[in-house]
Amino acid sequence: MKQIIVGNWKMNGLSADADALVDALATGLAALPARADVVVCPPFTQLARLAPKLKAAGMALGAQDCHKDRSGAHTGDISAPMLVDLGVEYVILGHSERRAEHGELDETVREKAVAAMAAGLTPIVCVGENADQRDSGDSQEKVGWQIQGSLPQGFTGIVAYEPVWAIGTGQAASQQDIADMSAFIRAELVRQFGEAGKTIRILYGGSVNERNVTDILPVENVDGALVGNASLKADAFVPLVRAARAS
Ligand SMILES: O=C(CO)COP(=O)(O)O
Repeated sequence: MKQIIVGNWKMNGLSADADALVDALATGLAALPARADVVVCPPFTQLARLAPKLKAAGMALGAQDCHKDRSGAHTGDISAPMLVDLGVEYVILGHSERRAEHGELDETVREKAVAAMAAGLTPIVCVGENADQRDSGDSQEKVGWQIQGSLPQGFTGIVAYEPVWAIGTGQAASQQDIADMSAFIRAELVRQFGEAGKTIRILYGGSVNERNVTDILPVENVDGALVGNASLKADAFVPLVRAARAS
């Protein structure tokens, strides 16, 4: 399966930086003859201005969250149809930073995934254990519960395995840990969704960089990467796309 590299800019990017970064990405990617799928997820405030630039360069646009309802009295929130209206195709849901900072539960994430799919977006649902759960040997149990709780029936999106302790620490999970967890996630997806579970892409995220990407992307059941810090500079991000499977 063709791999997909997703850049999660998180709460970074004013207009001038965002334009410069996308221009540099477009130049860097144009030099690659065939390449993996690329999705850029800037903050909400940059979606509209970046949509045409990304499209022209063959990259897809993603958002970092959406509300479960289509519209209504939800001050400060953004709905899935509003994202589609701007040309957004993907939405990250249940990132550990949202689970921690906004109290999002598996059920919240599941409702958002339903809304995203209904609007025609591809949800990228994040799961992953924290350091305590890892230390007590509960990583698979935790991720298993998150998958059961966060993915709705008929899920057609992407699952991103992001161990919380690996995010922004420079300490990616080991190749073996990624292989074990990705195989576990694949088995869970097949258990939950049957044959369709084999076609759901599984991403790894957590301190992916130019040096470790060549260990991570060839791992069985890893269909791409969800990238934070290294998505904020073209010379860090383009090599990740170069390392990914193009067919
Ligand atoms: O949280 C992440 C992507 O969603 C990973 O962030 P880093 O790549 O900065 O560790």
